[in-house]
Amino acid sequence: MSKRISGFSKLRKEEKIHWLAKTYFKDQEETVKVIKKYWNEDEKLQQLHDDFIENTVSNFYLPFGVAPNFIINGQEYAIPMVIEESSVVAAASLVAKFWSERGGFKANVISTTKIGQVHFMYAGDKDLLNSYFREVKEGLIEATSDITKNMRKRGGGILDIELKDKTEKLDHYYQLYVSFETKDSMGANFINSCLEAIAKRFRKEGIEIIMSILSNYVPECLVRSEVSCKVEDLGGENPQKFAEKFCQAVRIAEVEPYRAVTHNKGIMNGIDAVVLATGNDFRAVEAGVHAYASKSGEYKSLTHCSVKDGIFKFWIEIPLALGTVGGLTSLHPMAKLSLDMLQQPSARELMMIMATAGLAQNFAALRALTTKGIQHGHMKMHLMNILNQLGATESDKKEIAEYFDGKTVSHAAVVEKYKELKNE
Ligand SMILES: CC(C)(COP(=O)([O-])OP(=O)([O-])OC[C@H]1O[C@@H](n2cnc3c(N)ncnc32)[C@H](O)[C@@H]1OP(=O)([O-])[O-])[C@@H](O)C(=O)NCCC(=O)NCCSC(=O)C[C@@](C)(O)CC(=O)[O-]
Ligand SMILES: NC(=O)C1=CN([C@@H]2O[C@H](COP(=O)(O)OP(=O)(O)OC[C@H]3O[C@@H](n4cnc5c(N)ncnc54)[C@H](O)[C@@H]3O)[C@@H](O)[C@H]2O)C=CC1
Repeated sequence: MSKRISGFSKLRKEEKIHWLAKTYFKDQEETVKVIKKYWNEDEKLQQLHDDFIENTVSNFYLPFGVAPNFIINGQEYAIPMVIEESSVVAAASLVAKFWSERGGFKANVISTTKIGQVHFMYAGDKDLLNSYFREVKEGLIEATSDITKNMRKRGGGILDIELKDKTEKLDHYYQLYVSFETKDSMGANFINSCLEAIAKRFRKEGIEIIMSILSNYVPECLVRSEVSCKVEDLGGENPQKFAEKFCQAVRIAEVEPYRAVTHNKGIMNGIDAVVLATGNDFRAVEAGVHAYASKSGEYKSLTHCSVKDGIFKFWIEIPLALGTVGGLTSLHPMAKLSLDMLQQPSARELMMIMATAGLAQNFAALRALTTKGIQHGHMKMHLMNILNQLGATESDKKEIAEYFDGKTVSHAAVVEKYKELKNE
């Protein structure tokens, strides 16, 4: 029997669940039970979540953790993190504490410009197109005046419109390349609305508008965060050796794409977790960050390191288009709570906080990788997941956790210990 359905979107939530259970699951009763178990008791709150997207049937929980003790530009923060992977929050917390005793993180926003494009085709005379553009440029900005009115009052809006000739890459292809300042909003809807108004005004015989859309490549919406201290203050048995090995690990990620991708994944452990906690758009951030990592034509590390004149310095430079207003930021109660926890930052402050979370995460991973190895700490944190998978009771968990205290955890070793405990 075909599983296709027409009019699914028009069904009530209960009907959608019933259809889903009947069509795709063996144990329908259990399916419905699981789906409903994750509904919020508060009907109004559930309705709010139902309305975020389309065809909602339930909620999908991710843990909401907190990494305290971050000092950024002298200000103290507890950073909210939403992530499913064990050891990320612990690592961020450990590193925040470590650097809080060494002057904290120093961050600054380099630029906040965002880009949108009206892509169009034109097969006629280039000079005519250029003079038409010069003629209408002011009118294009004027066409958005209603949309940009409030943003201009905040000091934002359209910064410039350029005509770009892309015909060397694709026959007849041109674009209106528009730069924006969107203040505390990520700006996607604002930019897209402006672009559509611009495209409408730009229309003319011979110009075929293909599409109008913001770019998630934001190399001019850039933030930097760094830590530094005297090498001897890094601590440990041989701080000089540690600093040099650590920097070599960064240099490897600067020249070796296979390593760079994993290195940057570790950075994104920190960044994505804060992006999610604050209701920002993680797809937009991910796309922009990885494009930036490839800007030289080769995928490279987003962090850099130096050891010079007895000073260890470690920094990140990363593009982040974020909002502290708009999107889900104030609509999702937990996103709002996250922003309150961060003392209601501006978008610029949030950029600095997120870049710092990414840098901290990378510091933790590299420190572990170049010393004890990653599995020691990671698996220590992952132990509870393995025990939960095995169905361990609270007393089993306690006993096994005690057994592994000081030992390196591996999946096989935990299974063996569990079986031994259960006499299996
Ligand atoms: C895992 C740690 C932190 C253990 O580190 P530790 O030294 O064994 O921890 P500890 O038990 O001595 O505790 C010290 C502090 O660590 C934090 N901490 C410690 N345990 C917890 C916990 N349960 N819950 C919350 N916080 C915790 C916490 O700040 C605590 O201070 P306190 O709160 O007691 O004052 C360390 O080994 C570490 O940083 N490891 C690196 C972990 C990591 O990077 N994980 C990311 C996932 S792996 C990955 O996906 C990316 C990767 C690695 O492939 C990227 C790459 O290759 O570059
Ligand atoms: N390619 C992409 O990344 C796309 C993303 N989106 C989605 O768009 C949403 C983000 O768009 P936005 O325009 O940011 O959100 P939004 O549509 O909720 O608008 C934010 C609005 O808040 C107002 N505002 C109030 N105080 C402000 C302040 N201090 N600074 C700036 N604006 C202020 C402005 O009118 C601004 O336009 C996200 O949900 C994202 O997922 C939508 C389309 C494409």
